[in-house]
Amino acid sequence: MMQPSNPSEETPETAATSKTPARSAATSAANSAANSAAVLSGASVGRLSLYYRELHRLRDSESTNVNSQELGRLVDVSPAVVRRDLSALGTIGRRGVGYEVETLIESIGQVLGSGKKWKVVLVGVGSLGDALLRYRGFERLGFRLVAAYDSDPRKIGAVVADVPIYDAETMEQSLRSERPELAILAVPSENAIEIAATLVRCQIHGILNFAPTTLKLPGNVAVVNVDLASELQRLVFAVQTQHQKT
Ligand SMILES: NC(=O)c1ccc[n+]([C@@H]2O[C@H](COP(=O)([O-])OP(=O)(O)OC[C@H]3O[C@@H](n4cnc5c(N)ncnc54)[C@H](O)[C@@H]3O)[C@@H](O)[C@H]2O)c1
Repeated sequence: MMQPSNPSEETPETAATSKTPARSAATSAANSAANSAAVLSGASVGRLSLYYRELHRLRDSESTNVNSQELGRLVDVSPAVVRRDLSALGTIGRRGVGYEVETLIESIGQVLGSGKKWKVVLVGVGSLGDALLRYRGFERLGFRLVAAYDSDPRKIGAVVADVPIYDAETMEQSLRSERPELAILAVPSENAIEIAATLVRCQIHGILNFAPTTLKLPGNVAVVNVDLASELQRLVFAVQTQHQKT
């Protein structure tokens, strides 16, 4: 897996970490990463998430080290961008060795909040919600789906992929006792605003919103909107731009 490493991966700080065992290097890198999280751009955070995915693959294939060239190739960005993103978490690359996979997983995981377990609820078990409940990839990243809510009596009481579906009418009460941090919103857009308001009252910290509507929420509640239709439009734009070039 290893390519010749880039000299700029070595810094005085890395020389110090290079002499420490992987675990403690990982811990100090993770602390440094946590301190740097506030200054990362949205684009860097998106790339960190991709590095994180690829680093797990590398670990699964028993690679212990990776350099910026290799990691960049895996996520299709330049080695310079990789080095810049990773240096924002603390300088942890080493000349001739690159980065320790384990150390990067810990430090990126710290920034992305994957070092802790997050309790997640899902609202709206339609075709999208059902697929999300069945997706096995959340658990590994620290997201535990604890409950789902729906207003359809035919769905209430069912269990999908070990997650019980409760009556949406009881959501407010049960969220106040369960206290999940995150919610996934997969209801029709006309109901999304009202449900989001309920989630805010229940002191949810963040909402992953699939409904094609803009949620105006207080500043202390984070929202990420997922819109596959607009991603397709972006794709079409990219395809058209490519065609104009050729
Ligand atoms: N972001 C994306 O990329 C993307 C892709 C597909 C769908 N969507 C959106 O996601 C949402 C769900 O899509 P779908 O195809 O699963 O729809 P769906 O109609 O299959 O499912 C919606 C579910 O929400 C439930 N529901 C309705 N009102 C509710 C309420 N007040 N409380 C609790 N549950 C309620 C319904 O009973 C149903 O089970 C829609 O807003 C859709 O536009 C987004």
